[in-house]
Amino acid sequence: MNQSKEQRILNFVLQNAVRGDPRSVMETIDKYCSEKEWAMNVGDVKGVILDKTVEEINPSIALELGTYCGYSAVRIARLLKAGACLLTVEFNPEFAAIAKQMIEFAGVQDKVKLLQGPSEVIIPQLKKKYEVDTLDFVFLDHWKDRYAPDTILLQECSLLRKGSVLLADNIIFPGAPEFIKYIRNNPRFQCSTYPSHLEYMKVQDAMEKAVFLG
Ligand SMILES: Oc1cc(-c2ccc(F)cc2)cc2cncnc12
Ligand SMILES: [Mg+2]
Repeated sequence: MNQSKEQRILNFVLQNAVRGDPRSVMETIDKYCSEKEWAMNVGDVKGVILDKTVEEINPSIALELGTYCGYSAVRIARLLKAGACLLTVEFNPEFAAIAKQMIEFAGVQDKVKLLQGPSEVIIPQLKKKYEVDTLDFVFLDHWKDRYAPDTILLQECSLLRKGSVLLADNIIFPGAPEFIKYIRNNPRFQCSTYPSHLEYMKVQDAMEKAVFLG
């Protein structure tokens, strides 16, 4: 049975990156995906916007929707302070298995909790099953048609507090029109847009930051 692209990305990291070094893992994934096979990691250009947002918030508890191979989980976790935690949700079991190995190789496993399942099932479990009070930061990078419903679900589950920050990838390409319509017209969110480029491509993309006002 021939390997998946995600397995090839992981193998390239295992063979070329430095174990326990998150930056080395990120750079190795970016090298593979820009030179050999494109893949939907947030990447090194939009990754800087993600870094700056995480550093500004310095979250104690962060949620990522859409783990994929674990690139952004490693990227976020490397910036977390002692005792802080990233919960990352992945629907696809094959991707989750790759991401688990990627996170462990990078040495950030103590800061990351990988939850495999649909976001609409996991989000309502966060309070009771995963002992979450409220979330300081949420990175939306999963199916674009889930951005709006999951943002509504986070509010229904009282997981956002005054000042919680959402950051959404791909609002230009592939695009998340329903989410943009919802969030920019919602008085409970203060929105700002960060124009950028699609990972590894000269294609326009952007990230949307939305601060919950309570
Ligand atoms: O960053 C992303 C990019 C793309 C994507 C797909 C096809 C294409 F042609 C261009 C871009 C899809 C994504 C799905 N989930 C999360 N992030 C994604
Ligand atoms: Mg994305």
